[in-house]
Amino acid sequence: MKLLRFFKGHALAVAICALLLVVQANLELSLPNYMSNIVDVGLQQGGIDSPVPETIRESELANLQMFMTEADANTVQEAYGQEKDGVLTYEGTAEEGQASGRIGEIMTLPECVVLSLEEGISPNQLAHTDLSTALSEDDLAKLAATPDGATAAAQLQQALAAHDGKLTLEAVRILYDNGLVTRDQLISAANAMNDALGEVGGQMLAQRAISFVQREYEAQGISLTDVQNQYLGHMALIMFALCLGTLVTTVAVGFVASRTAARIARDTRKTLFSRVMNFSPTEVGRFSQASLITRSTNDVQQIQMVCVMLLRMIMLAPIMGIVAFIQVTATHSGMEWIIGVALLAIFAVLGILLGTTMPKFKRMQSLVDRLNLVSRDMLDGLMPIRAFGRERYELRRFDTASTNLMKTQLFVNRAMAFMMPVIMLVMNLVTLLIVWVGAQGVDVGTLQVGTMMAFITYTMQIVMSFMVLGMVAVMLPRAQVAAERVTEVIDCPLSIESPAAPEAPAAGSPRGVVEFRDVTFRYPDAERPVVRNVSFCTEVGKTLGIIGSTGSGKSTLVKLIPRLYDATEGNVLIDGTDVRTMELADVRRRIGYVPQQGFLFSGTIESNIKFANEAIDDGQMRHAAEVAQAMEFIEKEPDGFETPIAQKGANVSGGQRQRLSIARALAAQPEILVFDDSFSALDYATDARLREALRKGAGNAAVVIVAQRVATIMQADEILVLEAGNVVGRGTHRQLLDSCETYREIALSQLSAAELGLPEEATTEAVRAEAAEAVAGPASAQEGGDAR
Ligand SMILES: Nc1ncnc2c1ncn2[C@@H]1O[C@H](COP(=O)(O)OP(=O)(O)OP(=O)(O)O)[C@@H](O)[C@H]1O
Repeated sequence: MKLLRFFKGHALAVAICALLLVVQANLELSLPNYMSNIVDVGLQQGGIDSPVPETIRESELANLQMFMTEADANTVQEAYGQEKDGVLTYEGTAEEGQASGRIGEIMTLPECVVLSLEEGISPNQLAHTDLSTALSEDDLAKLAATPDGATAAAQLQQALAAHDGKLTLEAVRILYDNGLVTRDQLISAANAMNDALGEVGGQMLAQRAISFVQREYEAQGISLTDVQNQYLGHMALIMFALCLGTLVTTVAVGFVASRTAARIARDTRKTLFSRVMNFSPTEVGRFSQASLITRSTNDVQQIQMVCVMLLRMIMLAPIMGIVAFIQVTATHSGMEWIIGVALLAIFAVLGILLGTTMPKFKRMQSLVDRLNLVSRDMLDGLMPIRAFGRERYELRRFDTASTNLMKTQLFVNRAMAFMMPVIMLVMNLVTLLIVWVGAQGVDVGTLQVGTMMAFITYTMQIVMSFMVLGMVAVMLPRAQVAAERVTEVIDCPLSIESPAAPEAPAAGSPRGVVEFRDVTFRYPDAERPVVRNVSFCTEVGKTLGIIGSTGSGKSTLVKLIPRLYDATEGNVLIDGTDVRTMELADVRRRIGYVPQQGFLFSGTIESNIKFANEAIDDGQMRHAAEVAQAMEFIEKEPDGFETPIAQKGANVSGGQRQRLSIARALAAQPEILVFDDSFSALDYATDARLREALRKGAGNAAVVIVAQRVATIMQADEILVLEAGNVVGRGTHRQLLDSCETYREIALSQLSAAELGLPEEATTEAVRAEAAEAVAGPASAQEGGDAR
């Protein structure tokens, strides 16, 4: 799954979240147990949770011991330490003292028997036991006949008579003390009573033992209300602490999850951005600028959102489910099958809902993309839309995209709105089923009310966790698409990269030399090359002019110098070294490239000029601005170099933008200056002054000037004339006027024969018309430049 890849490097945070979630689930799921304790122990058992009383009268312990084996009696005796005022205090461990502990198990049955005897047992209940035999007429007669037995027999008869012939503890004591029953006989009688209780015996015994403890406390003068209040208070405290613990862990998980997700988003944006920074125009074109922006904002946000949900909810759901399942099976309620039924019902509901909504969710992503695309198209093209009166058409186009999205969102939201009530219905039906089945258990005494309540809570937890999982599953496909879109950019292979072992021009080689060796270039996916077999070599400190009609490949040619594209065939060399073998940064450091459309960054004039080289001092900055003929308008600004520049240089004119772009390139003090039609927005006088200043101020840098205007390049040391990607002329202005027909036509379409130093007859109307046709309006390009 593409999403998981984003967690790489965040394993520790994920582990911390998982750990915190386990703690949170355990704390949260302990609450129903305590609630069950409050009901079962606190309310129903008066706050007494164990058959082992904290304190017991010595005489009562002796009564209990009559029904224990000697070994058990000793064990209990040891657990009850020293006697004080006839009362013993329990000193055994808490574990042993529980109902299921060693002491608890020993004491339960004797306590029940003693309690029953204290209330009086009908001898019928003891039929066929050793105790009933001991009470037979014969035995009593035998007892009365012995010298010491007369008194005992009399006491026994009195005791029986006082309780309507029922057997009481007092009577059993007399029998036991006078040897009429042995300990073994009493134990077997007790076991017989236990067996008679049958299936519900366990629960009954436990409750009777608790009643015994209550009676014992009362006999000792301990207030039962105090015992109950103490227990309830204790439980309340524990529950409060658990709630607090849950709160703390929930906040901690939220904190770690949000932090991790935010970091993941930040790292992803960083990786994305640095990848895009290395993209050549080919890769940018492949994704489109709009899509790259959406991918690094919206898509990353989607990933961040799902990461938080993964760490908080999706991971919590199975943990909750498992812990609740363990807890629920520990209740031994016999209703575990209901959970299976509940889950089946939830799966059915989720299956139907997700089956219908999931495809729509996936479609939603592409509809959002479509809406973005249409909006961007409209906003970018606002001017032509107005100019051509296409507002209605564009509005319809937007409306269609927007309505499609709305319909899908409505469908999904309606389905989701339907989901909650259905799930609630399922949950209520499940609760009803638990109460129905549980009530029967409560009725026969196999289940306590509190346990049933806890079971309901656990079942709801399990169902809820699966439900949350289902609901979150709906969000995953969208995030998955976002993750794929982001990964696509990150994994996109770069068409232009630095070589593994870069070379640098030899130390003694001349600086500022650009050489093209039989270079051919074809745009990716294009059928034909736009530059064909171009060869030239500049000389140190000399100027190369490139001229040609619109679309002849001039800009493409100079883009090969700073490796914005790589030549399809042939080699581009700088200072004698192939640019493909050089470190990319090294190549670009040597070149000051001024693109066709001057681009400025938001900031100030100063920050823009110092963009390529922050180390230059103010004098050098001023010099660059002077050469670029930018000082005249900078000086007019009240803030001078501190004048703010808006995004994309929107607050300066096209010509000013070009001049600042030129100043930026000059400030970098490169070996090679490349001007891609960078003077087009300048008036003739400024153009001339700039070229003059350049000649003096560029030092030893090689200058490559692409131009549409002959005047811009006619002073160049060498001029290349391009036509449909081929070099059709090469030489100085003078040479080309004589030898290159294409150049001659371009020149004559722009300047008079006199300006060109040609005989007057050369400027015929026919030549002018022909030339104007060949060159698609350089004058209009100038206007366009101004408007930019
Ligand atoms: N990114 C691109 N992908 C495909 N083809 C392109 C791309 N950029 C330019 N072209 C094509 O390459 C050819 C040369 O374009 P280029 O921009 O180099 O011409 P140019 O001589 O600089 O024109 P202009 O003077 O109008 O700026 C044109 O036919 C153009 O359609």
